[in-house]
Amino acid sequence: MASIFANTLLAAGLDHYRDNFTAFGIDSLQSLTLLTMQDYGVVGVSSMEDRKRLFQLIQHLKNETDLSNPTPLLIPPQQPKPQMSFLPKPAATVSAPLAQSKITTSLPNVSATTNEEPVLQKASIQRNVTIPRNSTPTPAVEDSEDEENETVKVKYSFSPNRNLKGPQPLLNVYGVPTSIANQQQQQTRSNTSRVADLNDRIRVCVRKRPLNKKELSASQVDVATVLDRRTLVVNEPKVKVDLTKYVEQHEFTFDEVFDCDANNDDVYRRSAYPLVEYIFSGGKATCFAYGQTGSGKTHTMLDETNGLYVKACRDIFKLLERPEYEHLTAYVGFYEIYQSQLYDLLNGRKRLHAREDGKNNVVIAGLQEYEVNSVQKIMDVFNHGSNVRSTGVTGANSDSSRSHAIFQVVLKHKKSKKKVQVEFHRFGW
Ligand SMILES: Nc1ncnc2c1ncn2[C@@H]1O[C@H](COP(=O)(O)OP(=O)(O)OP(=O)(O)O)[C@@H](O)[C@H]1O
Repeated sequence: MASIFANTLLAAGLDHYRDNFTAFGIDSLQSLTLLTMQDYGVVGVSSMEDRKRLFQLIQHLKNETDLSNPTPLLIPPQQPKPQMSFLPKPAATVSAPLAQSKITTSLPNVSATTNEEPVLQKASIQRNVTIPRNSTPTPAVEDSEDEENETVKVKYSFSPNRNLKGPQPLLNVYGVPTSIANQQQQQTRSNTSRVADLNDRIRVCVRKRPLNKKELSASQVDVATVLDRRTLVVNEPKVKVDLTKYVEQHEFTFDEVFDCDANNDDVYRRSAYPLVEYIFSGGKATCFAYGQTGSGKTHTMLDETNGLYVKACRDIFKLLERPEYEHLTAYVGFYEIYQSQLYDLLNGRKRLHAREDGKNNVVIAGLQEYEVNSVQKIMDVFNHGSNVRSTGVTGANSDSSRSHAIFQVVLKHKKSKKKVQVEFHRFGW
């Protein structure tokens, strides 16, 4: 007789991963609930739909009181495997104000119960950014002043706007009415120590960079503290009218917060990687990094061996090697926006123009796209473009990139030339 573990996976449409789970010692519902989203790729769950199912299943199991006798789950209708459909999908872009710098991405929200088109979701990541005090988010909660330790707390939330998701299905994949599922999801979200959903349409993340030598030698103080994987506190020294000193604590909630010890790989896995998978299902995605000068945008996005662009390209070529994607070819374009003008970095800095086509899509007229068939080729093209970018010196960065750079990877159908694309923006001021 099949075990409860096997039956549960079967009901959730994840039975084909049972051997993978078992190979990693995950052979019970209890052990399944210990999986984090970072582990999904490790155990071989890579398609967005399956990752979403697994996430929902684990959330469902976490709400169960008795895992030896879980509530029976409705079997979700079998979804056709996402193909490279090239149907036009809404573009996903991300943005947010940074205390040091940010990144953004987009993912599909696949409804398992209807024939609706999968709805694109957006996500964003931030790097080491200092959040401007007059920035968009308004304080969600203002705590009363604590007279004892002279600390005032103000909370801000950067949670994505769920309304962006478009029409909601009446039932979710487990047959739970959406209103109840949403309540459960909100309860989950209220606990900021839990991981955020990689499937959100827009994700805003922050990466904190360590103090650099110049800041250390000037005895500057680190005012940003990472509380947990979703919460960052900025301590702002202030003085009252009676000259009493106090600290105002601004607490920000993001989809992901990366502390100084996070490396580019950690950031990539939790931000850009889901986008790579998404474009192979026909979607269009944008990963957007921004922050003030010296905050670490170039370090995160453009590092020649370890940047998010390079990591994404490596994964794109790995996927292109699969037989199911042999009908696709990758092309790259690389341009910058400098002083409101567009320049093609792969074509002698030729001036480009942004135009709108008949379907209101922005098209970069004249942009040269180069076919690339290996990671090495893409690196060569990338290095060539990087060398001709506009740079300068700012007070905070002696090698400052003074422009908004866009590295674009387009997958085209070899015959029809229809395309999907992923864009990486590095944008600072
Ligand atoms: N997370 C980090 N860990 C270690 N060093 C970092 C980190 N982030 C940035 N740095 C270092 O800080 C310096 C400035 O970073 P970077 O050039 O990436 O900033 P930027 O945001 O691109 O600035 P600009 O807008 O002026 O081009 C670099 O020397 C970089 O190596």
